[in-house]
Amino acid sequence: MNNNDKIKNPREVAINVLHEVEYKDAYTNLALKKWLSKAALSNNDVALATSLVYGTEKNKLHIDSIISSLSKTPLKKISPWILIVLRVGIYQMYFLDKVPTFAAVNEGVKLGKRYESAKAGGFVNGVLRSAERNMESIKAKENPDYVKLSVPNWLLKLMTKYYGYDFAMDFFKASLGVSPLTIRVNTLKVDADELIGILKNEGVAAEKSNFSPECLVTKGLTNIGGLKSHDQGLYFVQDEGAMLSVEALEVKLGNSVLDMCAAPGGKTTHIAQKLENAGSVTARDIHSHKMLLIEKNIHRLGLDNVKSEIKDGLNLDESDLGKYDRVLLDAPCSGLGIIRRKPDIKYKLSPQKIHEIVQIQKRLILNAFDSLSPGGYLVYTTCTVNPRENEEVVDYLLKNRERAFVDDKLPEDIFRDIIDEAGYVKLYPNVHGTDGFFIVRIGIEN
Ligand SMILES: C[S@@+](CC[C@H](N)C(=O)[O-])C[C@H]1O[C@@H](n2cnc3c(N)ncnc32)[C@H](O)[C@@H]1O
Repeated sequence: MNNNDKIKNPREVAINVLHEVEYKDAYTNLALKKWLSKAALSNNDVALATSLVYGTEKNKLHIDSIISSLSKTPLKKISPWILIVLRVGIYQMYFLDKVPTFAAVNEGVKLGKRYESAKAGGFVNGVLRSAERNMESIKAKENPDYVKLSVPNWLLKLMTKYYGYDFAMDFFKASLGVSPLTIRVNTLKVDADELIGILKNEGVAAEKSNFSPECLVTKGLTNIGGLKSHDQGLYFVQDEGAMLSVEALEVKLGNSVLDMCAAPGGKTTHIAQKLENAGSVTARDIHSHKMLLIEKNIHRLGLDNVKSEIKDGLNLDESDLGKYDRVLLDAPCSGLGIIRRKPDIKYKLSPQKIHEIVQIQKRLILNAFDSLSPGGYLVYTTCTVNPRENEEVVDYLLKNRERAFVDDKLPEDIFRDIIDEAGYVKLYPNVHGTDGFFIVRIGIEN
C-alpha cells in the first residue's frame, strides 16, 4: 500500500476496528493490529487510536445506555457505522479528559458523513451536541452495576455466585483498566539485567516483576513489537500468569514434553527455552493457520527443539499413551481472565458456549493425563477465573483417573505466596495485577 493511501486519522482507524469487531466477529487485538498496519500515524496517534478502540469496547454497554437516553432512534435502528461513530464520540466526551469536546463532535460528524451520508452526519451532530448539553445530568444518573461495569448481567451474576458481590465488582472494575505490558526474557540470548540495559538504550524502561524470574514489566510503550531487540528474539511479549504455568511444569533437561494446545507458541517457546534448546517439545494445535505463528516465533527466538504438529487433542494416538515426562494443557477456555486485553470476549460469551467449552476441557484433560509417563507432571492451565472450567475440570479428572493427584510441591521461591491450600494457583487482575489465570500441577501415582 502506497503511503499516500494509508489512513492518517486515528479515529478512522478506531471505527474500522470496532466495526469489524462488532459486525464481523473479529478480535479487538487482531483487528487493531491489522488496521494500524493500513495507517500512517505518529506514535501519539497510535496511542490515541489504541485507547479509543479499547476504551470504547470495554465500556460499550455503558456508552450504549448513554446513546439510548439521547437518541430518539432506538439503538437497534441506528445504522452500523453511525452507531460505532457515536460510541467513539461518547467515549471521548464522557470517559477521556484530554480530548476537547469540539474535536470529538466535529470528527464524529465528518466520519458520519464520509462513512454513511450527509444526513447521517447531521444525526451524529444532534446526538453528540445533546450529549454535551446533558453531560452533568447523565453523569449524575445512577446506573445498574452491570451497566457501569459494561458486563452482561448474567456474567456479573455468575461471578457473584462463585466469588461474592464485592469481589465480582472489583474483578470487573480491574478488567476495565489497562494491562501491564510484560515480556519474557529469552534466556538463551540474554539475561534479565542485560535486557533491561538494551531496552533502556532503545528508550524503554523495564523492571523485574513480582513472581516469575524471567518476567520484565515495561513502561509507557505501545509498540514493543517494533523494537530491534524484538526482531533479534531477545524477548517474547507475554503475561506473567502465562509464564508461571511453565514454571509449574518444572521442565528438566532431557525431558520429552507435549504441549497439547500450543498456538501461537508462547508457552511452547518458554518450555523450549527451559530445555536449553535441546531435548524436544512436541507442540500441537488443531488450527493449521495458528501453527504458522508458532513457526514464526520459534524462528525469531532462535529455537530448534520444537516439533510442531497439527492435531486435535480430543483424538489421542495409541503411540501417545504414557509417553511424555511433561504435558502442558493450556486449554481453550472462556477467556474471562483476559477481558482487559480482549474486551469483546465478555459480549461474545454465553452460558451455552461455556457449557460446550467445559465438555471439551474434560475430554482434553483425560487425554493429557493419559499421555503422561510414570513420575511425570501434567500442568492444566486456563486464562479464565470460572471454577466450572478450572476446579470442576480437575475434579472430573480425579474422579475418572485413580492415579491422578494434585501435586502442590511447586517451586517454593516462585509459588510460595500464590499457591492455595488445595494446591491451586489462581491469579486475578484485581489482586495480582496479572491476567486472570488458573494453574494446577497433576502428578501420576506409580
Ligand atoms: C489458550 S490457547 C493456547 C495458547 C498457547 N498455549 C500459548 O501460550 O501461546 C488454546 C489453543 O487451543 C487450541 N485448541 C482448541 N481446541 C483444540 C483441540 N481440540 N485440540 C488441540 N488444540 C485445540 C486453539 O487453537 C488455541 O490455539
